[in-house]
Amino acid sequence: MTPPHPAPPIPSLEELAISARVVSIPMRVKFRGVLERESLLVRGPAGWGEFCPFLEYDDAESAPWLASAIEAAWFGFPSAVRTRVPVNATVPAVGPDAVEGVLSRFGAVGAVKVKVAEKGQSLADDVARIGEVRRLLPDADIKVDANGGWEVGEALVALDALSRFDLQYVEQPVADIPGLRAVRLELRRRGESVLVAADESVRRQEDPLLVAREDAADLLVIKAPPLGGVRRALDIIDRAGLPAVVSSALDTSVGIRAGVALAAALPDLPYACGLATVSLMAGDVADAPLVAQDGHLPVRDVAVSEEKLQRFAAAPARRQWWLDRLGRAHAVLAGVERDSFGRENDTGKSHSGNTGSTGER
Ligand SMILES: O=C(O)CCC(=O)C1=CC=C[C@@H](O)[C@@H]1C(=O)O
Ligand SMILES: [Mg+2]
Repeated sequence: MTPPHPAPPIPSLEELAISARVVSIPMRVKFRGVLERESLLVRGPAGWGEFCPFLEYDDAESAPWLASAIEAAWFGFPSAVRTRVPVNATVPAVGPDAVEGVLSRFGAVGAVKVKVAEKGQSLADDVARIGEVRRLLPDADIKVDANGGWEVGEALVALDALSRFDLQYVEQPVADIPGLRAVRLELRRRGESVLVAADESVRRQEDPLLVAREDAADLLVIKAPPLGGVRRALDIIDRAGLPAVVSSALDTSVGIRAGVALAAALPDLPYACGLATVSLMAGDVADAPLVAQDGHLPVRDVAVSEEKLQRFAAAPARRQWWLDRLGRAHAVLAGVERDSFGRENDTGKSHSGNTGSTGER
């Protein structure tokens, strides 16, 4: 196990705000209730970074997303050990008749992640959706993501019904860590091969390592932004000692670049990553978006297009909302700096803080 990376300094709010661009990009299909994805992009000496916590997240939970954007734009990424990253297609909770259209956006892929347990839908809806994926892609690895939508008993019933589709893993079948552990142990007892992955139990948890310590998951789904960036995510994966699947935060190609950097830096990458989600969006900020080619994303930088930034520019009121949020998240990061190191709050001074220890999210 390696020690945590030293926390780099953070730029001042003025340095961040001067380059800030806010975009609003329509989704091709509703995903996690989102129809328009809003995001704030900043430009620093190392390139662009993306700050896009979901709208309902509070300032404490948003702060690591800013640390991640600062890492990308001011410090860049660790070295890559591979030149491309295998990715899955992602199928939202659509009806079976819409599955083929969604899959066609991703090109040829060897793995598919399917959303299940959507509010207002039934297990029969999940069976129909996954059945259609299996019919179209008989040899693909299929994984499902319940976003904590089941109780333990419901998860076991559902996974029994879905076992005919030979699932690779189930992501966050239930909401809490004791529940994850219970589902995992019962699946093992039954001799089921489907693995249990933790997502929200890592990224929305005070202690992202608790799920691993509790033996509650076989693998971790890791998103760089909520964990404070690529370096901090690498530390968490290292300390957890579990295989990791890197997944998107439904970001533009700028944020996806950070996910690709994380996946590219991992010594082991046994599963396809959930990083192909730009294909779920009806636009992007890059002329050459990071979308799947033959089931992979290339490990490369992203050139942001001024024309696209203008085309997808958010309305003035939304831009102001994001700038206000940027200021509040920056204040949280500066506060973390003071708490961790006992120094003065340096908010507003240049390159004076750090982006570490954002565990409260
Ligand atoms: O993992 C994937 O295939 C795509 C990314 C994805 O599913 C998600 C991105 C952002 C927010 C989440 O609701 C969702 C997830 O739960 O993993
Ligand atoms: Mg998930």
